[in-house]
Amino acid sequence: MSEQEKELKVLRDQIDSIDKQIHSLLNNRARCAQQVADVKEKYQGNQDAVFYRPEREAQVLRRVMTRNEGPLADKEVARLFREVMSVCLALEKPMYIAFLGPEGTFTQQAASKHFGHSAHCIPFNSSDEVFREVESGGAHYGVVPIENSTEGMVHHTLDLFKRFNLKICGEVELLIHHHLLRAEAEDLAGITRIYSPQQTLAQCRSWLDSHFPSVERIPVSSNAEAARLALEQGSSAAAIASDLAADLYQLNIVAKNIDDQSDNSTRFLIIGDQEVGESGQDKTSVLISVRDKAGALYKLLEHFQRHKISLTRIETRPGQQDATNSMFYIDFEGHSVAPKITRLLAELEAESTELKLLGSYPVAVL
Ligand SMILES: O=C(O)C(=O)C[C@]1(C(=O)O)C=C[C@@H](O)C=C1
Repeated sequence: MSEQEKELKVLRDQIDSIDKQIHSLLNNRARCAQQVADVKEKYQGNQDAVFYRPEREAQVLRRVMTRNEGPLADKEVARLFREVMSVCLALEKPMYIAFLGPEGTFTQQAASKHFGHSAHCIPFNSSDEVFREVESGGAHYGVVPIENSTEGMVHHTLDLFKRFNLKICGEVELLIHHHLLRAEAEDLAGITRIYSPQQTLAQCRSWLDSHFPSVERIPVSSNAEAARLALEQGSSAAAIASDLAADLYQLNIVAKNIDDQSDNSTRFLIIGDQEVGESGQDKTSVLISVRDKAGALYKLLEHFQRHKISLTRIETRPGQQDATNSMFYIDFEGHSVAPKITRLLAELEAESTELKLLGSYPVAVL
């Protein structure tokens, strides 16, 4: 045995021994999770037991990141624990998650990032269908996009909260990296058509203007659909889509990270019919309708200022009942069970013609 082989053997023996301990600890943890499931069923009943607890998961992940001493990066260890909890939850109860499809969309990536890879993620053609599937109990939770850092709010998703009585149970932030994908070729030559959703084309406008000023840009319903078309049409077509789409449709990445802004991110919401407990770092979302009169929004915001509650997002929507009403979607820091927020909500309700509490949920950890 060479000197190198000897040194490697010592280290690999250590790794084998550590793996054995990790393995045994993982199964111990899984057994605990099974017992947690038994306790939930004992006290809540077989049908009503709530297995997925976003507030607890957020606390576990935050603790992992706080105590981490490296050399693994905080986000990397949290990602591993995310997967550990995903397999433990699957052992308690297999989770079915509806997402805005088709396969290969950023929403699928967000669903896996949030629930880990042991959840069964099922694509649906529209956000309406995702909401319907969750409301009917066909899926436990749903994942839909709500806002993009360059393009703003996804108004259609906001409007669905008016129609459906579902709660927001969580949020996911995803850094969006767009690539140019094509079948058969590995360079940029010979492309005559580029497929992508309108939003993505807008997010990559400068790059497209400088590299493909006169190539036709064709808007389609999703990044995954763009990838499917690029595969179907061969080397004259290209798609702008994600790594996941490149993998799924077996396309070549011919230009990487073509977004005009390198910190382009999208926020997604987890929807369900569950009220989520406090995690210690939470957000609350509401829809508020008020009569249109001078200073109406100012009066609403005054309550936030008095209670020193920070807004994280405010968006105006057309009124629901008639043209004399305005509707606002507001996200703010804090949980609805905290006394300060309970008081704020009562005051807002008195001030409005309608207040819909969409839910309180943990601030995204990963
Ligand atoms: O603490 C619980 O309620 C559990 O079910 C355990 C556990 C975990 O693996 O830590 C699994 C699933 C829940 O979503 C939260 C945490």
